[in-house]
Amino acid sequence: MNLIRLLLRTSTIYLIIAVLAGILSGAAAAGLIALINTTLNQNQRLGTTLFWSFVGLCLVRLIANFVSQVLLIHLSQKAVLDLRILLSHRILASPLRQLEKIGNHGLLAILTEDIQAISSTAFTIPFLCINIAIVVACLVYLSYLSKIIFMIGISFMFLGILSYSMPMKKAMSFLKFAREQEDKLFKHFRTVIQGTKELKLHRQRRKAFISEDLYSTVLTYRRHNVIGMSIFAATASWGQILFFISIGLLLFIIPMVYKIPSTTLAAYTLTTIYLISPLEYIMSMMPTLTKALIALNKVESLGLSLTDELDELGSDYSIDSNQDWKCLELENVTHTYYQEREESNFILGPINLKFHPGEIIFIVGGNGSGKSTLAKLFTGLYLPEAGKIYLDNKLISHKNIEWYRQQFSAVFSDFYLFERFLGLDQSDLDIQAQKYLVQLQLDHKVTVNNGVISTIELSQGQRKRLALITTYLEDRPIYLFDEWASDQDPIFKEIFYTQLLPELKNRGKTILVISHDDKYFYLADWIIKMDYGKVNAEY
Ligand SMILES: Nc1ncnc2c1ncn2[C@@H]1O[C@H](COP(=O)(O)OP(=O)(O)OP(=O)(O)O)[C@@H](O)[C@H]1O
Repeated sequence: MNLIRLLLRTSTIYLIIAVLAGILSGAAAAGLIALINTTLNQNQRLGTTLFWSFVGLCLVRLIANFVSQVLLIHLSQKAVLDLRILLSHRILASPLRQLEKIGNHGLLAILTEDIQAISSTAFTIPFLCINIAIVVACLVYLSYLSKIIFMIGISFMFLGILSYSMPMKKAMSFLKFAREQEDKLFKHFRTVIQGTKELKLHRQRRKAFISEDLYSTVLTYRRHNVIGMSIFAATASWGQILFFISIGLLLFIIPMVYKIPSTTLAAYTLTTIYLISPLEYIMSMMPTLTKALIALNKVESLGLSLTDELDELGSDYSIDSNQDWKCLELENVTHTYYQEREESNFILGPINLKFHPGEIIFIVGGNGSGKSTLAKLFTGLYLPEAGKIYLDNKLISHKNIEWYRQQFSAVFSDFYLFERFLGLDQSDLDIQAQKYLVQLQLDHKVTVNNGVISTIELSQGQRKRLALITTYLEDRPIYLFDEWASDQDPIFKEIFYTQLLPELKNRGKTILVISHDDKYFYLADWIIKMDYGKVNAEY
């Protein structure tokens, strides 16, 4: 039902018209069969009424089929795009921690494979409706011909459905397992893309990766898909045979116990044979529908429901940053990374810290001590598991977290560089950007035109300088730099700590600097020392 709701939501009008056109087309087909039967049984020349009815039904079938098909093309294309956009919204509205758990490979599998699987049903539903309409109309016609034979036919159909449902469950479990393998497959694809250098440099590693990881996952994926689809194929063949058995019964067995006029027998056989094709179509669609259901369940199980209304975080709040803030306070804030083994959980906090405008704060500590996690909590990317955050006595919650995040500009250690200055609409953007390009010694490499950066194919240190320019242009009240200087040469490191940071401070900005450069710690107003999740402030 969720599947239908989802498709209805993405393209309601198209889907309804396509389904109605489909039903009309199916009914016209059944009408044609009934008309052909009547004409054959009359054993005389075609009457005018029958002739025009025949022509009319042909026209209805032709037009309804055409309308349904054209709408279908619109429908399937629109469904794929709408679902991709909806899912992108959903991903961006989901908590960062949840997305980290799913992982990039998992998200990519959803955005490509699952969306494709779900949207492909949009394409099949109108066809299904056409075929179901044909089946229903033919059954009505059969019951009109003979009640007893109709009951026998219906019993066979139920037998068919019953014998279909058990293997279908089995097939579904195989396809579900194959879908789990798809996640693994996308993880390996990520390795192929991101680990190219390491794989190229080491032949043995490359061979081991391909044979032990990639190939074994591909094999398991293929095996489960093949078994699942084969079960579907076997049940579909069984369904077909059931039809012929019922025709055999009709021709050879039933006439021995029950007298049926030969015209009824002929009409019955013709209609039953005609029914084989739509029923075959319905059965052949079962794997597609099953895959779509599995995909939808997968998306929902990861907390990215496509059917719920999108809850835009804090949409009732202004998103302007508050340049006149006075105090930001973290009170007993904690965060835990839960691991499979409880004793290896990482607990950050409780954190009790107060920040004010115009301060430079260094966050220092060993690897894995929790500096980046603190940065994510502080900037509102993680909501506190316990404790409270107040900005000027305003409690930060799910409702105003979106507004809270607008107070920060950050360059994280795994930052992302956009190819243009998105979402920045100041009229002198290019002039300002050019000024910062000169200050950060990038003007000989990069130009900015209408907010578009001429190139981001730069060294890591240069790319970080461009990310820094982005934060300058954002002009938010609080800055966070996660090991920004680690990729800079000694001269530029010196410029960053002794010129750029004090300049920002003089502009009233608060700057949190995650750093291992103890040579510059003296520049801090105060320091946050981290030690395996424990946080201490030193003034
Ligand atoms: N996405 C994650 N999932 C689970 N655990 C994580 C995750 N990110 C970090 N951790 C755990 O949290 C701890 C703190 O990590 P964090 O990245 O905050 O440390 P850090 O002080 O920034 O380290 P570094 O100086 O190496 O960057 C680590 O022990 C790590 O195992």
